[in-house]
Amino acid sequence: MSSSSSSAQLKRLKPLYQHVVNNFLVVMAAPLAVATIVNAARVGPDELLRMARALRPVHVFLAAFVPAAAATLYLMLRPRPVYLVDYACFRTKPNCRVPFATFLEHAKLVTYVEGASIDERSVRFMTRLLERSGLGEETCLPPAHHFIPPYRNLEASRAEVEVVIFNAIDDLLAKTGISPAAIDILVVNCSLFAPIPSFTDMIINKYKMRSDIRNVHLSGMGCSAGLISVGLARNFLQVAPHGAHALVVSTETITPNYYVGKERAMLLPNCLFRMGGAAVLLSTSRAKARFRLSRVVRTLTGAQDSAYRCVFQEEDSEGHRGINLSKDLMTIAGDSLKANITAIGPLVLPASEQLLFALSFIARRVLNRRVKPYLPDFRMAFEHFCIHAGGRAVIDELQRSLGLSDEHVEASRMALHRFGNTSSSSVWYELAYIEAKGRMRPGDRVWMIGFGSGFKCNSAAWECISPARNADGPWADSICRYPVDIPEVLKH
Ligand SMILES: CC(C)(COP(=O)(O)OP(=O)(O)OC[C@H]1O[C@@H](n2cnc3c(N)ncnc32)[C@H](O)[C@@H]1OP(=O)(O)O)[C@@H](O)C(=O)NCCC(=O)NCCSC(=O)CC(=O)O
Repeated sequence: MSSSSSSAQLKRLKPLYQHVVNNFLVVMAAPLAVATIVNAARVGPDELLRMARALRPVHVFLAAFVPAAAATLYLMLRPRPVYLVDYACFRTKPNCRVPFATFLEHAKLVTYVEGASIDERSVRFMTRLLERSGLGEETCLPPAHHFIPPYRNLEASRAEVEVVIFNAIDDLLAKTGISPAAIDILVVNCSLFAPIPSFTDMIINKYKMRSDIRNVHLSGMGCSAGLISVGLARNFLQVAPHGAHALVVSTETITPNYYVGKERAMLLPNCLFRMGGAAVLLSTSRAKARFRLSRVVRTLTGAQDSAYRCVFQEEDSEGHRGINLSKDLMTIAGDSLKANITAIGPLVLPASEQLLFALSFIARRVLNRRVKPYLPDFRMAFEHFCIHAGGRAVIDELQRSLGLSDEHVEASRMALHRFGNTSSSSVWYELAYIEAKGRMRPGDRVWMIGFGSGFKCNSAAWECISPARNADGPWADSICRYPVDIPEVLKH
């Protein structure tokens, strides 16, 4: 028999295998139940009654009490479920739009600015990067970056923060009808800008929130910090009164980070990072909830120097500050993804995939690594994937590593095209895309995967309770034009 026909046969048998393994308890319990019923019928009611009377009261008590006590303990000690009430993303403004031509013309003019080292070669390099980046013509930069030279001071940075996060929070409050006074926990993450007072203080001051609100600002934690914030908020909610509300705000402030040097690895962020932010409301109350948070799994590979240094804020040899994105980033992201799927796999995959993975692991140990490792099929665990839109190559790598179809990574590619790399908020723009397309159904499972400096790979798994009722949100004015075709290299 040829190998192709035997693999086709194996493919045909896979659904049967999955059905048996994933319903193992039912498959085992059904014959046992039938045998018990047949036996009971054979013995007859009188004999059954006699046997029941022969039981000692202490046995009857133990048989009832032990399971009841175990169930009560389980219910008391299990973590409280946490729900996503709703989320809102910053809606970009047309006056902040940077078509490629505008971006490059602006960069050319910056070459004449006193003190800047960026030159004609840097602009040509950025042109090549933009053509390959997967970004579209409607991404937005903060107003301060439209000036020549771009403003990078505190006032301009604060102005960007206010435009982005207040817009997202206003939308969220309007959508959910919740009053700012009802918010008990506030977690904000922004990697590159950490002013005093912090973002949480800005929000508390603007919305006149309560004085006993628990609040945390995470900085320097990279693009995967949004999911760390979700995990932190979930932990706070475990010890807050039932029904408490946590507001999570994820953003990146790019105003202070326009790089004016000519180090290629530091010019890359100028081309990729764009304005964006998201506000997310979590609660332990299921009332009005749209998603249930099933898992948050964080993995970190920062103990290795190459992983630690691969996204690095530094000054170049001429003293210009920027973010250095290493060419090794894709390899490091691949390794950290492996660590993350090894941790989340057992928590979310069906038994059939876990068994195949375990068997391939054992076979590799026994047969001296001659067996290809089995890549679990995560499409069995999730209907939707929100992969951090870090860059075209990041999405390509994830699609390849996880064996996903073009449709599975469509939300990531389209979010990159429409909004650029919006750092930790990108996964929320992707969720909004899936909902705006009307593809979310109750019961659907969503996997958010974030990558970022450190190097970190963090995951959150959600289950949909109630999909969005309309396409209102960051995609409202553009969803009808998507998906668009994204060529490897833009043709002029
Ligand atoms: C930059 C790309 C769009 C380039 O596209 P291609 O792969 O088609 O092209 P390519 O690899 O030939 O690269 C084009 C040219 O850019 C150069 N080049 C590419 N990456 C570079 C880097 N990191 N440093 C210096 N140069 C680089 C190549 O050498 C080549 O130049 P030459 O032709 O002269 O050799 C892509 O590689 C990409 O999406 N990379 C991932 C971007 C990334 O790191 N994202 C994560 C951001 S961090 C983040 O999101 C998280 C966080 O901040 O925490």
